[in-house]
Amino acid sequence: MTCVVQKYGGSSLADMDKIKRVARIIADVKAKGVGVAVVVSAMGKTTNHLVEMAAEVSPRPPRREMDMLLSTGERITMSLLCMALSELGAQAVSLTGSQCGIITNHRHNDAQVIEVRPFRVLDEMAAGKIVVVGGFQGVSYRRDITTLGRGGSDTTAVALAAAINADRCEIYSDVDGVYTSDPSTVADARHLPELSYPVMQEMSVAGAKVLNAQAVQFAKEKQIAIYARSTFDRNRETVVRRFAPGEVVGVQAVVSEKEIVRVRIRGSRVLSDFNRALEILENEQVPVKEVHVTRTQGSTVSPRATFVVSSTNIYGWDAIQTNLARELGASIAFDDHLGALSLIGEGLNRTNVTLIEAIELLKNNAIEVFGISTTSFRISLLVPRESVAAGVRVCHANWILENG
Ligand SMILES: Nc1ncnc2c1ncn2[C@@H]1O[C@H](COP(=O)(O)OP(=O)(O)O)[C@@H](O)[C@H]1O
Ligand SMILES: N[C@@H](CC(=O)OP(=O)(O)O)C(=O)O
Repeated sequence: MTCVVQKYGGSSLADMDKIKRVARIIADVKAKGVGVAVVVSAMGKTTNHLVEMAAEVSPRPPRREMDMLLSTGERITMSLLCMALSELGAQAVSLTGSQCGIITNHRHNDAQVIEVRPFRVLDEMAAGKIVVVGGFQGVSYRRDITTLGRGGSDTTAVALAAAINADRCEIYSDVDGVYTSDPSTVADARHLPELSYPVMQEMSVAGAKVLNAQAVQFAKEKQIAIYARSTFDRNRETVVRRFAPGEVVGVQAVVSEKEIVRVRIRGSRVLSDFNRALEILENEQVPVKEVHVTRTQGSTVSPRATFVVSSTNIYGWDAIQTNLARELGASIAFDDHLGALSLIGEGLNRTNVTLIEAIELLKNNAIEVFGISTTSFRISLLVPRESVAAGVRVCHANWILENG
């Protein structure tokens, strides 16, 4: 029997009417004799509302309790969807992440899936039921409820598809696939029918929330093709899958992240201060990126360390920043007015041409650059937060629209 995992995001399940429409779609698939496991996210903006509720109670909520709170959003959707399926005469059962055997590490709010033990899911499917799984959540080996980071239901879907050996993993949202830039800010963004794992992964890491970065990483490891589609408009899709390493294709997408904080550490004790900052952040389970430590032999230039934090989804970030400032005193400084825009493409940095052009282009458009970092698939530029959207548009117009 063919078996699919379908994931429906919060935008597809935002109200009761949409839940009923999704139930009809799933029941039709099942009626064709296909085994279906469905992963759901919390309805609409529910997770955001839960985060706001927590912030009203505590500026620095305990991470374990955040997970307990946030995991409830998906429980609401999964039970309502099963009720709607049952109204249609379909047999369905809802299961939490822990009931599905989604085992994670103990990193609350940003847990990694370590293993999936899908026995219950397989039993229910073998009994002919549609299994509806609460996405974005698991259980740690210490038996605490964990969540997989914002957008983490995509990861649940891919991990489950691998564990039950599904024929397809389909991710449904309000867009009909992946575009060259976020279509909600770049009106003329172009649809991409297919993408390689590394390009998609760089896009997700750099802020394209249409697919979650951990989900793409998982899909790459397990060689699962992801079909990104729109729930209510089925004309197009994007397939993310393995491709033979290709030739240089230049800029394929322009993505952005609105809230970046750059942390700078200076002074004679730079390495120990840097270590101390990392310890504090690790204690709070805050990941850091783009680490640079510079010491020049025999020079009078003072050594420095810098790194960046994507602060958007770190609950209680302001309190953490205040604590860092208190612990490290004058040797630490924060640039907290920045965002990042990133050019993504295979072989992008095999020459320096794109980087040179990017610096020129932003300068000509009066957008100041405060930092640059590269990988073989990406050029990221730190720019003022208020210039991110304009920067994305000029880069998209220059590389994607001009080059056809
Ligand atoms: N490059 C991109 N291509 C398509 N969508 C993108 C891209 N970057 C960001 N997005 C945004 O991702 C959204 C879909 O993801 P998400 O909000 O997680 O949906 P859902 O809540 O349904 O899971 C789109 O509405 C779109 O604004
Ligand atoms: N509800 C969670 C998990 C998730 O995956 O959501 P969505 O699929 O709607 O992006 C979140 O808002 O982050």
